[in-house]
Amino acid sequence: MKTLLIKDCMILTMVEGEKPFLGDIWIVDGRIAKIGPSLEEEADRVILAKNRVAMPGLINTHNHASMSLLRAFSDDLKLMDWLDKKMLPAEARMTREDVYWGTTLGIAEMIASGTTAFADMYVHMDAVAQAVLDSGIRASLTRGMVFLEDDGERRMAEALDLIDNWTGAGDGRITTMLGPHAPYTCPPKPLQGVIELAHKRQIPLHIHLAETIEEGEKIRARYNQTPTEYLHELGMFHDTHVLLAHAVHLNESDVALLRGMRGGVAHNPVSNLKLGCGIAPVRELIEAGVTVGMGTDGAGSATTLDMFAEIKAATWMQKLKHGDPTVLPAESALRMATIESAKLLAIDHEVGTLEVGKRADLILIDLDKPHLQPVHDILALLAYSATGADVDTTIVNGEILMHQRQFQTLQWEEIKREATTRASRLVEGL
Ligand SMILES: N[C@@H](CCSC[C@H]1O[C@@H](n2cnc3c(=O)[nH]cnc32)[C@H](O)[C@@H]1O)C(=O)O
Ligand SMILES: [Zn+2]
Repeated sequence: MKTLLIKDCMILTMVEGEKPFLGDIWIVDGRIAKIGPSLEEEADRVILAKNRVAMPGLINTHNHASMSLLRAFSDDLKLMDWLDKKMLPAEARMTREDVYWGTTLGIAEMIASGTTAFADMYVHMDAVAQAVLDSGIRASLTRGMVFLEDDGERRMAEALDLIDNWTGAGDGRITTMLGPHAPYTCPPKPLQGVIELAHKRQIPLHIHLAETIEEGEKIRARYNQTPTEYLHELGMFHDTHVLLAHAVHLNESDVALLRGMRGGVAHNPVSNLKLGCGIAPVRELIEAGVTVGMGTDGAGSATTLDMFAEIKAATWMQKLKHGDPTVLPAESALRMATIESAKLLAIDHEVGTLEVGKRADLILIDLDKPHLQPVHDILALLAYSATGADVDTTIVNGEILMHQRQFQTLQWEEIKREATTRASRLVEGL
């Protein structure tokens, strides 16, 4: 039996209706065994957490972690130019080892900013899975599939290899999805094949949707439909859990088509702002009963994987869009980044709130800082003032991945060295 006791922290469980309270958390074999005031249980290790808030780890529902190697290499471009002229040529040079180190760099940033689980869509996914395994973080992994050339079968085979070989690995830390990349890169025939397979084997789907106006125009010209109608007509929303990344350009009837869907939308506000994409109809989606979680997208576009930046951007954008500061209050934004995101990854029975029986995926945030005092309202402080740099400790499955801002499972100097040399090779001459 392995035990960990966290003492004297302000606990924010994110369970609906529960207020923050002072107390302790006892973790046994990776799960929360007790939460409450003055616990006296024996433990192999005790963390004294005075002036710290304990909350569920943040869950990043849309990422391409390996693209951290391409951070700040190409910015201030339109999405399609950025993708076609910069990212795809650099990605064409990426080896399996590059993906391992790029993902590890991304994971290091996530652990350091309080993210305990992420969804990733990329290539060389066995290298991504290995990086997840080695670092101790939790992830939902997807082999992104573009079906514009005639080697779709190889892509499908790789996607299924990932699912067959890695689902459940790392004591259940790794889950998997099928990932057709986007409506504009997946024609009807192969996309329908993926959807049918997902139905048959009950595998969740992860896809980009309606990120830009240009995407809408392309799909209109090809199929005389909106991107959402295109997916809907192919049967994507019938009975499969679907993770939709972005969903910025949805009209009223698109939102209605998503009503009752399984899964939901990964909102990526910083990426959407930076690429000038637009403001997703978050309020309308939530009103239609669609689950909305949060993600960053890859650091190649977003530049940062700090989920606290997403929390702020999400609430600011909705307030601005509706001209109403009461829209998406602090607590709702924090829920989107925790339990709602857990629902999108279909892991909400295990993580997303601090509750007895759940896996111990949690973070400690240091409040002993000028920008986090005085403590009138912890939810408002966390949503509107905290940043990833305020995270002191990150725990996944009961294992400490960062403590007092020191990595416990990762070797930072090695990551930095590998990332720097590999990144400069990838972009040379581009
Ligand atoms: N190129 C792969 C598909 C990889 S999936 C992940 C892809 O998503 C791309 N990507 C990253 N961010 C975005 C975004 O915001 N919108 C659309 N695609 C993106 C990324 O560059 C990467 O190529 C194939 O041959 O099948
Ligand atoms: Zn993306």
